[in-house]
Amino acid sequence: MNVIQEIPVIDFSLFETDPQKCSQLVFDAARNVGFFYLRNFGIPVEKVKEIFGMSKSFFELSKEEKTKYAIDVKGNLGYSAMRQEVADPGKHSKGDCKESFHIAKLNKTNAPQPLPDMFTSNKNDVGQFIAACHTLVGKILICLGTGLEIPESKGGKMWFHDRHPYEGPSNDVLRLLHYPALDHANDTDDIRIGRHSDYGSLTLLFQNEVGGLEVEKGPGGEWLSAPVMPDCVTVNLGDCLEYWTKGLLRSTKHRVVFKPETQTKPRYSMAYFCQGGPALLEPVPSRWIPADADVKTELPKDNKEILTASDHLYHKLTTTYIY
Ligand SMILES: O=C(O)CCC(=O)C(=O)O
Ligand SMILES: [Fe+2]
Repeated sequence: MNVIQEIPVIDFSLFETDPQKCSQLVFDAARNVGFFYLRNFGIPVEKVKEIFGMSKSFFELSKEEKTKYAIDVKGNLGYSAMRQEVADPGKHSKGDCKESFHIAKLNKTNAPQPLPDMFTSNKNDVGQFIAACHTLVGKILICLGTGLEIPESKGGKMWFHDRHPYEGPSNDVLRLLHYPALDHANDTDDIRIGRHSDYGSLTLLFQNEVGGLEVEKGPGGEWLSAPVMPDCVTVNLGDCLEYWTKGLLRSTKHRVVFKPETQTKPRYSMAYFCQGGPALLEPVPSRWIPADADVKTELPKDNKEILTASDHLYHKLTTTYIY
């Protein structure tokens, strides 16, 4: 596994103008880094700002009010309080210095969870934003299917895309994140979110002004900063893509740390998690992945209970949340 030196920036307007080149760039980034930035990704910046505005109003509510929407493990929807999630239990057992709110896809007439005012009065905008995130993720999945040269008879470039239908039991969530300021962060105990890989297929991460995200460079455990890039969305691969490709594509570990220049500022970010739901975690039919490849992942290979993307998600959720 090569050591990561930099996070590529890809102009995603190439998806329309030169899809082959676009797929090559996305595929290379997915194999070599597991993280990349996209420019011109098709979601207007004002739309992203609007959702950040709603997020800020939600986190300004009293703790009591927010707790009315408390997350439950089965649904993976709702509010999770400061230190309730422990992304890296081995190193930061006190939990992450963050709070979050998970929203499932919704539309004008239907929301599958109780939601406070700032979201119900803007159902259309939130629903459209989630749908736009899903469309973008679908295009990235087509790039990966193209890069892997999956035979047409086995599903071709649509192999991943078709395992992530928008309509259907996907477990996708939009996660709003708030990392409050902390005046005296202690390096060893306090972390905004501990070292982890994401559990699903792809994550779109919208970062807003305050940085701190870091990406693990390789087995040596060194960290590379993934700064806020204006007008870009950060994309990273989750465990399921690593599993489907027997470790060819990277589900890179990352974390968000306190830095002297950012710890006194609150950080807001949003992650759209695209998850495979009932899709089986079987190897993808591609000449890039030899049948006898070693599975270089931390997924429990011998755990016969983890057969689908959704099984893996719930296994991780039950080990990283305090309910
Ligand atoms: O806030 C961030 O930049 C990272 C969030 C993250 O890694 C996650 O929610 O899985
Ligand atoms: Fe993450």
